Amino acid sequence: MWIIQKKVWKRLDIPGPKGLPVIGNAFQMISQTPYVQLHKWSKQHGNVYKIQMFNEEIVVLSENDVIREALLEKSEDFAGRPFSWRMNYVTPGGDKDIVFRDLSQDLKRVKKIAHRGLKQFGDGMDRIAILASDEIQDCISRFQSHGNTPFDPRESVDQCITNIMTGLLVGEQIDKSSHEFQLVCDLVKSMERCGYAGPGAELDMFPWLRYFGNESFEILKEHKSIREKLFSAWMKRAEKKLSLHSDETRSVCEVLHKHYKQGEISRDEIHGTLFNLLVAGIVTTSSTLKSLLMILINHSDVQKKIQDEIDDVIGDGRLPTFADRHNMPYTEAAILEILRYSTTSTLSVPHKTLCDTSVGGYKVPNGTQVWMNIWALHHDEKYFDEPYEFKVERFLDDDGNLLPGNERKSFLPFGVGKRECLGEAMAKVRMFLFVTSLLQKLEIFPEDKNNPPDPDPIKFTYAITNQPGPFNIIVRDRESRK
Ligand code: HEM
Repeated sequence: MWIIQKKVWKRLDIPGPKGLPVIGNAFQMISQTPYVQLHKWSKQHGNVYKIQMFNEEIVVLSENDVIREALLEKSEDFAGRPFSWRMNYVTPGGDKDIVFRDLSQDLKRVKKIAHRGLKQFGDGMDRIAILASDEIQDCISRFQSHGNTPFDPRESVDQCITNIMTGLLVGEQIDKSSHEFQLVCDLVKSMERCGYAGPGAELDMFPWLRYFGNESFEILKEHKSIREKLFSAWMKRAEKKLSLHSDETRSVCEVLHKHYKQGEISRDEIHGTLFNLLVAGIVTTSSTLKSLLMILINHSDVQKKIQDEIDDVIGDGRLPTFADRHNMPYTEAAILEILRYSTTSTLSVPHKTLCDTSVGGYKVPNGTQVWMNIWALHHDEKYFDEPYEFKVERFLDDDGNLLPGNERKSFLPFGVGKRECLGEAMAKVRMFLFVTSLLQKLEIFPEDKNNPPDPDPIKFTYAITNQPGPFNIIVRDRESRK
């Protein structure tokens, strides 16, 4: 056993923390915050190091220069996705989706169609903004319905973002009290519960556990069966609607169906794309907004500055539009700062090399799994002074203007290069409209002003994304405005 262990460990000529025989560093990684442990190791072993998870060595990149080298300069080399038994089981057709598929002509084809599906909502995402507005107003009314009583806002935020996403996918709002809506929520929750770094990871190492009543496997099995029925029903509805309005597409499902009829996308690829858009499109955005609420109740000064900007630019006579962002640098900077501070996608999605290559001067052979520690990138003291403090001003210049993209160093909340996020523009529209619509109408407070919940993101819950655990807020209608 020791000889096998030794052989595996010596494969990559890259430094790394010592692990235990056979399991390597797996035990040290079982923590609520694996990205924090990985960040600590980077301080001891450098910005490129390796860890061992059982019989696999994984390269971890932890700093701006090396992450950009891999994702931008050598984008094609690092654009693969490692095999995961769990994801292969749960993904339609094994790997016929977008997120978990290697870079290939097929991936490019499906990504292009998915992009077209999202693009039909307007280059400036104007139709998304209209769809989002109704749902956000509904969420605000739910908040108001609690009067002066404290409540946990997380479920209402989840429901709001879920229904915006399903609205885009199927072209209509789903009744929140319906069985269909509950199924969508269950699908998303089961992926949060069994996402790649949390419980369920044991199935990647020991797939045979599924024969022994493994709880994660039972959840994934249920997920697959619900999803199959739900997506088949959505696609049937899309086909019917398309025939009614002479092939003019009005939803992502309709665009997918149109391309299916033209033989450009398979049924598994359609289900894979819907699966990705639903999960990635909901969990990430709602986690970021929940983190922002947590910050706002801890930083009344930030809340006040956003409200001042809303009063100056929008007033209270109309609803916010996405175009308002051009005149609201402070609000935009607050959204960027929450993406940095809480880092929704702490370890991004794992990458894999598609050829023999190198990074930071180290050789990395074909087929090596590579993790980008976005958390470490976003909390690097070299680029951010007091990185664990929430400071909106770091994204503003001396005149209060938003820092241009090329000056935002060590900041990649949506990734970059061949595998960059497909939904960045959409996420930004929804976050901007949510924050401005909410703070236009309401002030929000912690349940106990003298003892607000701890906003430290290291204490958040880490599933697929980093997000706060239970916390209560109190809302009050805003009174005096310009
Ligand atoms: C705050 C919101 C969001 C954040 C922070 C976020 C972040 C990310 C990150 C870090 C990646 C991985 C990049 C890489 O592999 O290097 C990613 C990929 C992806 N995201 Fe997002 N995302 C967000 C919202 C969305 C939305 C709204 C959608 C869909 C409508 C979406 C769809 C995707 C897809 C399909 C991929 C896979 C791309 C590929 O593998 O080629 N994301 N996202």
